[in-house]
Amino acid sequence: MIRIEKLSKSFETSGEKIWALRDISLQINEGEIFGIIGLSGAGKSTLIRCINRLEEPTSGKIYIDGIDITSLDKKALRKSRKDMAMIFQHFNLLNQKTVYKNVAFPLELERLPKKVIDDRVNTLLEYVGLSDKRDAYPSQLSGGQKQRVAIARALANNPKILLSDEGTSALDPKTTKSILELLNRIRKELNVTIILITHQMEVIKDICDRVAIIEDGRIIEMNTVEELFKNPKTKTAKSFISSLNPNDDNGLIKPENYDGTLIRLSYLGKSAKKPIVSQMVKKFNIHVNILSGNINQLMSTSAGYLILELSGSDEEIVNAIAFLKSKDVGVEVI
Ligand SMILES: Nc1ncnc2c1ncn2[C@@H]1O[C@H](COP(=O)(O)OP(=O)(O)OP(=O)(O)O)[C@@H](O)[C@H]1O
Repeated sequence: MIRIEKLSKSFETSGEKIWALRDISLQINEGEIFGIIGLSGAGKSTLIRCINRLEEPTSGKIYIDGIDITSLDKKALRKSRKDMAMIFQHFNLLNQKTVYKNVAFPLELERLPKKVIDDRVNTLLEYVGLSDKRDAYPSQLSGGQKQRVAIARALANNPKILLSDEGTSALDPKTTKSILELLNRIRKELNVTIILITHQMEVIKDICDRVAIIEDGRIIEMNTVEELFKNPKTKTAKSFISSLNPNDDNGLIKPENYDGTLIRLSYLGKSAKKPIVSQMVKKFNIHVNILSGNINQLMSTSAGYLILELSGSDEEIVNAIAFLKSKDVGVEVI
């Protein structure tokens, strides 16, 4: 389990102080896939680099399984880093070495016997589906294959935690999905905790259990992915979600352009299956006009919204809204 308490990090550049992280506190559970999303410059890389202490925090604490890693000396840090591996946007493979040698590299640093290394590398290459590429060089691989090599190398020392710094950002959507599936398998089968930073909401939607949104060095929203999709609170969260469905007119629908009352319903998979809108129409003397809606498939459920225009007497509309609120859906009058 990872616990971050009041973490701050500043950089001094030409006499000017920049706060890259401000008072970050969060907890990540074992076996969880935790996403950190933010726009460029928000502080994502700095946060992930503080977790493995590639950056020294200015203040605050980071506990991993109860051990404060911010106070470890070099030797203890080296040991604790073995439990943590990282993958990168541009893969960071050793271009002069074959796939086999890239994966063997961290094991050779451990001075393990050749036979042990050989068995481990072969197992890892099979795990990531690249046994047939063992003698190829990185330049002969596709982006997705390169990231699979990087993942195999990251797993070599059986880490407990895998950090992904924009690990799918350089890949096309189909390859991104296949890498995310591999990461999910790693979490399920090897119980590795995965922290991934990304600027792509697609990644959060497809694979994360929980997510923190970071802006200007601060966490502005943190929730399960389901709750975030169902009920995003900040403008940034809403705009990340609508970036998934660029054709949505959500946000462009203005109440002043309509005679009726506009409401936004948000719901998760199980409540989406209930015919509450038709129940409402039957129960109350109102007319309903559907203005916009969509559904996003998340890892374990789906989340969607509907924007409705309700027309009728004020009393009937108030009662209809109260009826909706009594059901398992979010209701917001726009
Ligand atoms: N070594 C450094 N020296 C000075 N400023 C830095 C350094 N590293 C990061 N920063 C600053 O800290 C802030 C956060 O940067 P960071 O790289 O963590 O953001 P990010 O969210 O990862 O952005 P991107 O998605 O573009 O990589 C930025 O203002 C950046 O300019």
